[in-house]
Amino acid sequence: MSTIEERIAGAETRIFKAVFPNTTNHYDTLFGGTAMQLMDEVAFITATRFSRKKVVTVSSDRIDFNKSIAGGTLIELVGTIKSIGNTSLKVLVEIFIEEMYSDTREKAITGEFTFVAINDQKKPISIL
Ligand SMILES: CC(=O)SCCNC(=O)CCNC(=O)[C@H](O)C(C)(C)COP(=O)(O)OP(=O)(O)OC[C@H]1O[C@@H](n2cnc3c(N)ncnc32)[C@H](O)[C@@H]1OP(=O)(O)O
Repeated sequence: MSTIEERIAGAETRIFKAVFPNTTNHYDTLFGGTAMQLMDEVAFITATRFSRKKVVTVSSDRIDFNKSIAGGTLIELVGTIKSIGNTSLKVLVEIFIEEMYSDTREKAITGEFTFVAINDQKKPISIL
């Protein structure tokens, strides 16, 4: 039986994407709505891998777009369990930009998402 700390560490989820033209806007940067969709997805996977229960997004907290993400770069999304409640938990999601042809890497976007564990009747149940 693993400890909470081991479950938190084991749930950390990383997804890489190439910023191809079908994900960019007319400024040739990653469309913000696409970024938020990817963030919700990695947060969902993180919450599911932690709890191994059905979870739904109940809230997305502040999302900071600190740097624009140019087309033709790579991005890494990292989901980390930030806190655990009774039926809910919070996931921190960070997006890092990596240039394709150098080792340059920087953080671009951060946000938090709250998930609630639910049963087959869609009612909240213990997250643990
Ligand atoms: C993966 C997906 O695509 S999911 C699709 C999008 N999401 C949805 O459709 C979810 C729709 N929402 C719902 O079904 C309901 O609101 C539920 C089941 C999530 C929660 O039901 P509620 O009756 O509001 O739950 P309740 O008030 O008991 O709160 C449950 C937990 O959520 C937390 N919570 C509720 N609302 C919020 C909120 N706006 N922000 C943060 N936490 C919240 C509560 O603090 C509580 O946490 P705790 O048990 O850890 O202390």
